Amino acid sequence: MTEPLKRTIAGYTLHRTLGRGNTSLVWLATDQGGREVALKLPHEETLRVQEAAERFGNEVRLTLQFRHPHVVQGYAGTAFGPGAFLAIRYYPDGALNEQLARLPGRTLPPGAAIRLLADVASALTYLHHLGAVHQDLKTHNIYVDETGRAALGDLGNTYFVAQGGQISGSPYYMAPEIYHGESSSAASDVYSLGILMYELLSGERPYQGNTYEELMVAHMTRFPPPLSHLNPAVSRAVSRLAEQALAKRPGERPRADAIRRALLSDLGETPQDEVYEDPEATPPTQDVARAPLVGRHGPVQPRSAAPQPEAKPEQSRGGGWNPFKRRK
Ligand SMILES: Nc1ncnc2c1ncn2[C@@H]1O[C@H](COP(=O)(O)OP(=O)(O)OP(=O)(O)O)[C@@H](O)[C@H]1O
Repeated sequence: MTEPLKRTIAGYTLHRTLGRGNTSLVWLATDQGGREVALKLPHEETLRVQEAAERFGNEVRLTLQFRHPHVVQGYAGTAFGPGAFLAIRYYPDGALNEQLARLPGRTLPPGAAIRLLADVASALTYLHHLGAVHQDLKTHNIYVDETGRAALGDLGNTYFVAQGGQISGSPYYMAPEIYHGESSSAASDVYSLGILMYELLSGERPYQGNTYEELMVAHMTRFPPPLSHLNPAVSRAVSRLAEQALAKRPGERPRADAIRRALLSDLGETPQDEVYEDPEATPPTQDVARAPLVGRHGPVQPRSAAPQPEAKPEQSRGGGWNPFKRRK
């Protein structure tokens, strides 16, 4: 395969592509200090289509704003325009879905899985503390370092609840209320975390379907067997929490922090309260701090009564059913 044409971003040397997503092409690059980074460059089409450009700009702004050990660290970026880019921490093993695909049976040892889940629950606890929702929790958006610690990335669909935002999600992970057309919330992120708990601890996502409708029916009407039945190594406490995270009603789900604490206890640790650095205290690099408030960070937009159903348009376009693909 021939390498795509290298764009020039001042201050970076581009080496090879790491991967291609719907929004951007990701390069392994080195910055002026010789540090390896993953450099996300939006596709030309992303820059041409307003909604896609805003989503990339959103990812740049929030990645540089948020500071948490389990949120992928942003180093520098430009949110909008032909020079748009985002430099983030480089993970040599790629995204978790790619790592899992290389493992026999796609499963991690239970202790390693619990550790990753505790890290992701910690990242969600932080986002929810800030009043934000991630909306697209899935293995594709989790990165694991060489010490086995996880960070949540891809904040393109993340928004502050008080400011409103477009509802999004990936069908395998989407909560029943999102299928109903309701708003996403901290509780819908917790539901996605429940799916991830099943996926990492049993080796299978709990709900399957060959079409959007089949998957929707599964999420709305079915209940998976207890996780501890699927994998006897899983404690009853963790198994119970995973079931509660998949409660059909958002109000019946535990908070991400309760899941974080239970997972850490399961690892034999004493969970501490999370202490946060003020995300506004450290100004982000380059121009993003002063970028105009546009898109989903503009003035509060009243939500439409019926948010657009996610992912369904992908299917109706006839472009092949992809239960991982969120709405573009
Ligand atoms: N920080 C990173 N370190 C290593 N590889 C990365 C990193 N970020 C992205 N990649 C690689 O690039 C691929 C595409 O990244 P990503 O999915 O974030 O693209 P995107 O276009 O921004 O997202 P989306 O498809 O959700 O719009 C990933 O699947 C992964 O292989």
